[in-house]
Amino acid sequence: MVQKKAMYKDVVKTIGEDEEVSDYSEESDEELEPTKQKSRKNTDFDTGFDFLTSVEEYNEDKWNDLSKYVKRKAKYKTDDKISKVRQKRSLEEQDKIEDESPAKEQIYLSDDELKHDKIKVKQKKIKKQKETEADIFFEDVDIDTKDASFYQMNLSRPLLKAISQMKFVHPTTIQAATIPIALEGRDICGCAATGTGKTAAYMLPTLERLLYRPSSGIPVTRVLVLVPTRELGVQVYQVTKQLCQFTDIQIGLAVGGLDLKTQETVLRKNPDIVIATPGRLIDHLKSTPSFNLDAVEVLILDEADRMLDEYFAEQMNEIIKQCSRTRQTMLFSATMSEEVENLAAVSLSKPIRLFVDSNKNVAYNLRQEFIRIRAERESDREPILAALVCRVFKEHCMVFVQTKKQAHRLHIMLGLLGLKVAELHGNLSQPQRLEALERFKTKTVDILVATDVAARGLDIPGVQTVINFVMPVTIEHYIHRVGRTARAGRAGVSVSLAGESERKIVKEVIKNARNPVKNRIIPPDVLEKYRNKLEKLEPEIAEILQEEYNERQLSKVENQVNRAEKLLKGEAEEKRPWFQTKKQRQEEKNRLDSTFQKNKSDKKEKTKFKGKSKEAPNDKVSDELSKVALAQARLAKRKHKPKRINTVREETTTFGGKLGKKQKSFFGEKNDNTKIRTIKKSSNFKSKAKFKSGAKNKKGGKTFGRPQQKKNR
Ligand SMILES: Nc1ncnc2c1ncn2[C@@H]1O[C@H](COP(=O)(O)OP(=O)(O)OP(=O)(O)O)[C@@H](O)[C@H]1O
Repeated sequence: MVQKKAMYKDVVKTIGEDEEVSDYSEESDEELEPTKQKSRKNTDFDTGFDFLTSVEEYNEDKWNDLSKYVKRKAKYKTDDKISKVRQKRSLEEQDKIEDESPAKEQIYLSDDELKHDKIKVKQKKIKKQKETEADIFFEDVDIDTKDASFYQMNLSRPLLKAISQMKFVHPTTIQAATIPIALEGRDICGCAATGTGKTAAYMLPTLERLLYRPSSGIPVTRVLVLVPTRELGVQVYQVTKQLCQFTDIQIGLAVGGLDLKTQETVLRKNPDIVIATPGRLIDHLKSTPSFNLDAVEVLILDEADRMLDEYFAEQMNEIIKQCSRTRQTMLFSATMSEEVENLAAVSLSKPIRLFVDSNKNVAYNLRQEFIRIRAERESDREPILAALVCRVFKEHCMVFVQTKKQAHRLHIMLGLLGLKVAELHGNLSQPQRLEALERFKTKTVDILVATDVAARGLDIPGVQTVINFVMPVTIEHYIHRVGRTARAGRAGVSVSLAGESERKIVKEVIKNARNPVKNRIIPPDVLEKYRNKLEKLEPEIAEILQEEYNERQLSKVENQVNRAEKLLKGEAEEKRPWFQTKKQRQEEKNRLDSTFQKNKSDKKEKTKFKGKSKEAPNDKVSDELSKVALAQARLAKRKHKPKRINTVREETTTFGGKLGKKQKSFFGEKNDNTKIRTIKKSSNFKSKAKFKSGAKNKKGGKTFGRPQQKKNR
């Protein structure tokens, strides 16, 4: 373990030895306690820290490049409503509130609110953790990250130049392990903690190989990167743009919500790399002439466990069967489910398993805190959250919730308290989503309330705190959520509100924690104060929600009228083909949404009580908790479902498979350390030559995806 700690310190050592970085780790005495709001200066951001470039630099230019994909402008109506209500209130209570004017001090904190929270260390005896197979493997493997250097990896000059411009000094462990092997063209299943640089780990060798593509002839798309969310697609696009800024490699972005026509124009030119979300990619495959995946030689699944779960199953199957069977496939995530590993074992060709962290590890520098909510005090979640973000975690804080409705409500509630807040979830338009993210990145807002759409992969520099308003569905969800902070060697804090029904997952977190976690207790009188504050806000929240409801109804009617007008003029709506029929799509939706029946009955219940507008305090979070519980029940049901015997040949299973092979046997190489070292040392000449000559991998037999069929397009 000690050895392992040392290893991590090396990985994240880009912070200069003499630089001061807050230490929130167990050894630290520094507790995070309430403070008065500091006056806002840019120096809030640790300017001396040069792990990444500055926030401004991070967003510079890349956003402009992206702007071609964003045609509509985002409208921020909720914030206007919040400030209108606040202005009205300040007029009513002129004498008092004016002193607390947001310009002078964002939120006024009385002395009693500054009372310290109680922090208790959860005394977990750190038992020597049982070493998993992966631990044993990586304890032994001589991946020498200390001395590893990008310069010894046979990367070409334009890439090295980009690396140095991005201020990457040493490769991280996953990069040191992946790059040489990926350059060999091998299939990889890679797992490393959040924020350890997996994007560059798979992208650098891919770009290197692309530099050796045949220079003449018509352009073809050779690399496909699939990601589960639109925001992550945008981010991978931006990082790739940076990495290949000194090359002539072309990149296309095909994610949902962004302008279809612009994407079509880009895809028609067959860019070397396409970064896509599955749904939008299928849409283009069906509707964009001359764009196809026939020539894809490298397929990368970022957040592989998510990409291969049942929600994406049908779409992934449709995409994968269109890629060349002799491609190189790389799967990456901070969490790998057993299913993915098994699937990879049978579907990839002699894959190498690179597990730098066990798939239950949170980031090394993360300090984990919990706040216990007693059964009868579920209604305290909102006051607790308000007390946390108003007093302690005022800046660069992400709050995760389970439902879009709750995200919106909290945006209004915290906004009315005087905080600068944005929301991010699937009910917003894509321009609104990107704008919210941008405002949080550039620190225009301090708090981002988000659903799990922001939980995976997003790399937002300087996120200091992640708050879980309710515990997520699984420990994997938890790892990804809290992984938005403590990235790339920085310190970060997570605070999770945990009720009685959520204790199981808390226990699991504690069991997997490298260091003991902490218990935070907010003083009862502080909590009482926030309960009262929020109670007074209820009519204002209701007013804003009502106004928004009226607006929605109005625009619904307007839309109907517009549609009717179009029909009368004989302008039919453009219908885009899809790989499933409408019926199949609906059936799949119903199958996946176990809440379907429940929602139906809920709706009936709700209509019964129509007119009763005031929610009981517990109802405010009951939707949140019941959604988590339902998802957990569904997962448990699936887990306990007996596995079916294959009565048909394995080729017909979802992602294909090799007949007669024992699933895990393909990972035989994982313990073969010498082999990994040998591969590391050998040059990447072979793989370059392969691209150069355009020769296809003769190994064959990659059955990830059904056997390729002749396409008649
Ligand atoms: N070698 C390096 N040196 C310094 N910084 C690096 C290096 N590699 C990556 N980074 C930075 O680390 C941060 C995290 O990288 P990235 O988003 O690829 O992590 P990840 O492992 O994919 O995380 P997640 O599991 O959350 O998706 C980024 O800001 C990136 O610029």
